[in-house]
Amino acid sequence: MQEGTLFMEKYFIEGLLGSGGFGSVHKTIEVKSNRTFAIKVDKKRRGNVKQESVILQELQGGEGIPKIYEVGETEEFTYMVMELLGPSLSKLQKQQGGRFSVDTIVTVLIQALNRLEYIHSFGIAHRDLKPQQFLLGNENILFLVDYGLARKFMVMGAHIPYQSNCSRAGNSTYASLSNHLGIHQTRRDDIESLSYMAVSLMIGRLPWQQTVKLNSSTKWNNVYQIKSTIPLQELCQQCPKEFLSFIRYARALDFHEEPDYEYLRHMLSNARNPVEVPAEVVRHKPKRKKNVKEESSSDSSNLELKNVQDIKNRKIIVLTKSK
Ligand SMILES: Nc1ncnc2c1ncn2[C@@H]1O[C@H](COP(=O)(O)OP(=O)(O)OP(=O)(O)O)[C@@H](O)[C@H]1O
Repeated sequence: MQEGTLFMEKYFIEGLLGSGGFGSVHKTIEVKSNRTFAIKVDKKRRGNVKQESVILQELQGGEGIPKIYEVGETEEFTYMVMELLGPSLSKLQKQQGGRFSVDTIVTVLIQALNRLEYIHSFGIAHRDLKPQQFLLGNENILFLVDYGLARKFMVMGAHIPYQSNCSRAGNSTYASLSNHLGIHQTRRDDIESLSYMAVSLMIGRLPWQQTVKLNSSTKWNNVYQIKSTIPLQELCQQCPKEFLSFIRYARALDFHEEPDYEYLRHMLSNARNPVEVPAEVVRHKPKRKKNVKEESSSDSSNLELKNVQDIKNRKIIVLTKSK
């Protein structure tokens, strides 16, 4: 799509925001209203944008889910007009010289967990998480974009059956070990990808991130070799200990298992204000909450602050009990 051209006689294409395997995203101005949007296009025959728009339609209304305004087709393209968002986490990380503070990372991870809890509550797994997919919106709300590879793991109210011999989907850097092994991706794979994101936001570059261009298969194999063998202590040596626990937790999830988002939020919040908690308390996994859906739909920053307060209270209770 050409910069400086008028698309559908109403959208002026101002510039490229990003492009990837499935299409390109452009900043556009709707001439009639003078409002700016982002427009995502792909070649019509591939149909990815159309598939993505169906998933996004279902998720509309959730915090941190980009609003879509129009979906359509021309002879050449399928396109989706959506709200224009700000820079991605990877762009912000570069601007920050490669690193964020622990406090910022925890805030980001908690918001990301809220997004995952929300989309998982619709039976949808994202399957391609990476810092480029998290964009900053108004009031520092983190948006999760790109549902091109998202798929349902719940069909007619039942979890899909375990499947192996699947082709690897998403990106090798943040892929879960099961994804590398060709096991169908579900909620647990999103959680594991997020746990690698936690480390990369902290240290800048994961040990398996490669600088040389390789063909896809060699790249996936090389990444798996390092990811599956590197001791977690070594991987997380510059991170709060909670990040190591996060990876362990994610890798231990079963195929059908619902992640305990609440537990993870509490655990990660502990990285903000490290206190000497006995090892058995850190390892303790609280009982899973039956229904956390309502909480996820109102995850404002106030609520996060309240959660931190709750955690502090909880820590005191736990420590008192353990004496
Ligand atoms: N709503 C938006 N507002 C602003 N920028 C956006 C928006 N949606 C996407 N982008 C930018 O465009 C980039 C590519 O978007 P997206 O990931 O949806 O496309 P893709 O073709 O599926 O890419 P990939 O194959 O790399 O995942 C994003 O990383 C982001 O920088």
